[in-house]
Amino acid sequence: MRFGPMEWFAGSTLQARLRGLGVLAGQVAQQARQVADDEHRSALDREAAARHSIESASAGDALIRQAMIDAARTAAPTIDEAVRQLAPGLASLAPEAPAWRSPESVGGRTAEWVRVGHFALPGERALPVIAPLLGTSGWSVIADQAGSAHRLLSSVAVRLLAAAQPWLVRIDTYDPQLTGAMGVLRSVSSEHPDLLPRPVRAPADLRTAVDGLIDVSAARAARLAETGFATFGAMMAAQGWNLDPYRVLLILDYPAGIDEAMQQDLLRLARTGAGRGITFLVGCDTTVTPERGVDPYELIDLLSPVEIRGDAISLNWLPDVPVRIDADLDAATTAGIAESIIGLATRAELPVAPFENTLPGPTPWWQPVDDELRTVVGLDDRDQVELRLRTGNPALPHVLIGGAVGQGKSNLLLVLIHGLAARYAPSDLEMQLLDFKHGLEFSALGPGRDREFWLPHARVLGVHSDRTFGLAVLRHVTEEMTRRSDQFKQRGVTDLSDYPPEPDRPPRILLVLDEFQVMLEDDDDIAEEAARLLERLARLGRAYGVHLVLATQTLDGMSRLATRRGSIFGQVPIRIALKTTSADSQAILREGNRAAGLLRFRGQAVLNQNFGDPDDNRQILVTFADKPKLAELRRQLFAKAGPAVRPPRIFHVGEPARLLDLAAAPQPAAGAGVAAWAGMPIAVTEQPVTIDVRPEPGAGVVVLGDGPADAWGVLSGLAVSSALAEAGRRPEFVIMDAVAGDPELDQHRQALINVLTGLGCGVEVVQGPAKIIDAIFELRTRLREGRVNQPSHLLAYGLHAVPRMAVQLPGAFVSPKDALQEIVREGPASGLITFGWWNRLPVATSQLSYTRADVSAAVFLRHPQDGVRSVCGPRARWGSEPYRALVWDGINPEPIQVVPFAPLTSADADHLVRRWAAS
Ligand SMILES: Nc1ncnc2c1ncn2[C@@H]1O[C@H](COP(=O)(O)OP(=O)(O)OP(=O)(O)O)[C@@H](O)[C@H]1O
Repeated sequence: MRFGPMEWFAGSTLQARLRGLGVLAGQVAQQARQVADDEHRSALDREAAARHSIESASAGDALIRQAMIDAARTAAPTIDEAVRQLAPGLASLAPEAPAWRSPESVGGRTAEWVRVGHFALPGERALPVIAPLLGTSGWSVIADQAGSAHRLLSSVAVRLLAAAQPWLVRIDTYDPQLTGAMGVLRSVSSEHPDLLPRPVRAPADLRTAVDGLIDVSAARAARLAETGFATFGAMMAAQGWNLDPYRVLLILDYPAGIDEAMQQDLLRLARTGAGRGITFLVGCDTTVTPERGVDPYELIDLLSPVEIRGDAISLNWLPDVPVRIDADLDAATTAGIAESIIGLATRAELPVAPFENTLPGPTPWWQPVDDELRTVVGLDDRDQVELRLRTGNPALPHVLIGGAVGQGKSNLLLVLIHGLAARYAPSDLEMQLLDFKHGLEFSALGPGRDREFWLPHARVLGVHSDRTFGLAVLRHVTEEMTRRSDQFKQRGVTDLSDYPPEPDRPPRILLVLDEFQVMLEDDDDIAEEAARLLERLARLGRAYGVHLVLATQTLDGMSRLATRRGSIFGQVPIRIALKTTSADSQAILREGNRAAGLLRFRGQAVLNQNFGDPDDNRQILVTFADKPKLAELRRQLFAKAGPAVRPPRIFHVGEPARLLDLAAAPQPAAGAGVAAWAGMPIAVTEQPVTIDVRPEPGAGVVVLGDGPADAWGVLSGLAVSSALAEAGRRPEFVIMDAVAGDPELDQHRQALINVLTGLGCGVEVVQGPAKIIDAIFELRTRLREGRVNQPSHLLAYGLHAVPRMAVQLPGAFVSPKDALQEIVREGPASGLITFGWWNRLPVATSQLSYTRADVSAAVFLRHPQDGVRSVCGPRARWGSEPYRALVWDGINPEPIQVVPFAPLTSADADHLVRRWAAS
């Protein structure tokens, strides 16, 4: 045992002090030289002056004292400068300095050197004494009074945290004797336990902390070997941004509570800590009897000794310099500093790594695809990090991305999508992009009102998709896989990467499902089929060039997924986890891999390309994609793709379909008749759902349910498609509008009239109940007399608003509804087809005596389910969602859900007429 009297305190002579001052100036200047080369020369000059003063002093105390004062004065600027370089700001300022009360002083720069105390001669300004700490194995502090070591250690901890940029120093404390020495920073521990964990008291808790540090040490050793940096500090300095803090282990009252096994681990850490950014601060208690097998000096000898006696401190790197202990920081000041540390840590963000800096220049855009798709997604501590989507050897086909709300998932998806789009041509890579929750991010990728360009690779854009559409996309891609399987057989290849780069080689498909778990959430048929298809795509997609990107905010508590985890995620080797909970870190990476739970910043991620094996974790900073710059990139890619590039099929759960988006002309039905557009299917196709309208009994369509504007939308689809299909025969339309007078609805009607007349149709408009009744009789007369044009259409809008439809005319045994029924029933044989809207089935039934023989097709808007069932059958389900309609044509066994067309506006009408008149 070497604890005992500290003989090196036995009084210093003035000469020794003078010598020490020279050493101090020399050593500090030496360190400063490494930091600031331009200070080198002047530091040397001042040092030489100091030495000269010392050497020229002749014997005699007074002279020596004077020499020493001169030396201190001369050396002071050197020391000040060196201190500014090595331990700037709060790392070295005296406790009385006003900067301690200014929040701006906190977080200036992470300092490897820290103030230990000060040095002063009588009547002279005190000089700070600093010593290297971070980047060394650390200090052992031995004091003659119990409290001194604690006070010094706690002030060093405050200085470290206060000077450091947020999150770049973390201090773990072991306080086995419950001294509460770190109590001054308790509020920091409460708010940010990852920055300053609460001091632990039990050996088991120290064990957890030490195990964590051993992992950190091993990971850093591997990283240093990989990057070639000599030390953690050099690596930090070179990378310009940082994800990993210096780690400090503060042990109070050592060796209390340290057993032999712990001691061995501490020794291992201390031996290697200096280069790996792991530092010890050990306060020794010489009254503690070490446990068996523990020799405290084994650890102490690995650290720099700091000895305190009374108010004097001695450091063995500054022998003979009489360092004095500083006054304590007052409690109010420390509390203010703690608040500032908390505020800074809470607001901390990483620097931004711009996405555009990782793009290839435009010349090599669209490289040929060989056996993989590659793009940069971020930076690690040294390099750009590429994501590689490979079909084989090693197979890295699919990606799972997770991260809590607001941690940068959408940004990462945009980086991935645009990075690939800049590198591969649309003929080699097409994208199907679905977002089940937010929508907005992907909507920018399609064409817009003021945006005549889109991402040329996007074939499908599910903007705020719903589960039914998601399922349709999964089916579509699965069918494409089957088609490719036949094609591959004919070509004698088994894998897309073996397919020769010829024009018939199919493109790779990137299928991005953001918030994919939404599809699997409910316990219903959609979830069941979606899970089955996802499993199949994950398993077989690779060979056919299908790459799944599954993104999610949380998988926690997804019971359906629990049973499918292995079969889906077992095929997804690439995992990227942004900051999230420990539970989700494990759900995304792998059971036991909590690394993403320890991430601190938005944009920071764990990239793992080996099914989440913790040994393959790689911390990255995801590049940040600025939205306007992405739009500009899309504009350029669109221009490069040329005029042939088709717009993507866009699906939006919160929007109706638009007649404007329909590029395709209607296909005439087999034989005579028209395939009238009833709405857009919830499927990956640009062809609308049609109702076969032939000039025979039962032709005609009733639109039923609430929504006067929606009704104009559906009637417009039916009318416009009929007009287009019959354009050569100049069809005529009679529009009876019983609810005219609402400006908005009138605008929709007028827009429809504009389109119909623009297409060369005759249009007659009747408004108001009284005129409508007259017009009904008039039309019946024309029908009976064979005077209706062939083809003709009655658009009956809102006849539920016409009173007295059942009242017989005076002197005649006929009511308006009888006449209407005759038109609807007998009209088709003479080429007069009725498309009409009633707000409820019972009114329509009472006016039309609606039977299947009279009108075979119905389109339901918002309508009670019992009415729907009475038409479509008892098993029909109808939830009356916005922007959904249910089409029943009596031919398909099941009614079909569609997205109805929006009613027309005058701007739409001009566009449509221009487009169709030209074709
Ligand atoms: N890699 C990054 N670098 C810098 N800032 C980023 C990065 N990623 C995201 N951000 C910032 O974080 C904010 C949230 O990002 P983003 O919208 O991508 O998160 P998210 O996880 O998709 O959020 P949520 O899904 O909850 O809407 C963005 O406004 C962006 O400014």
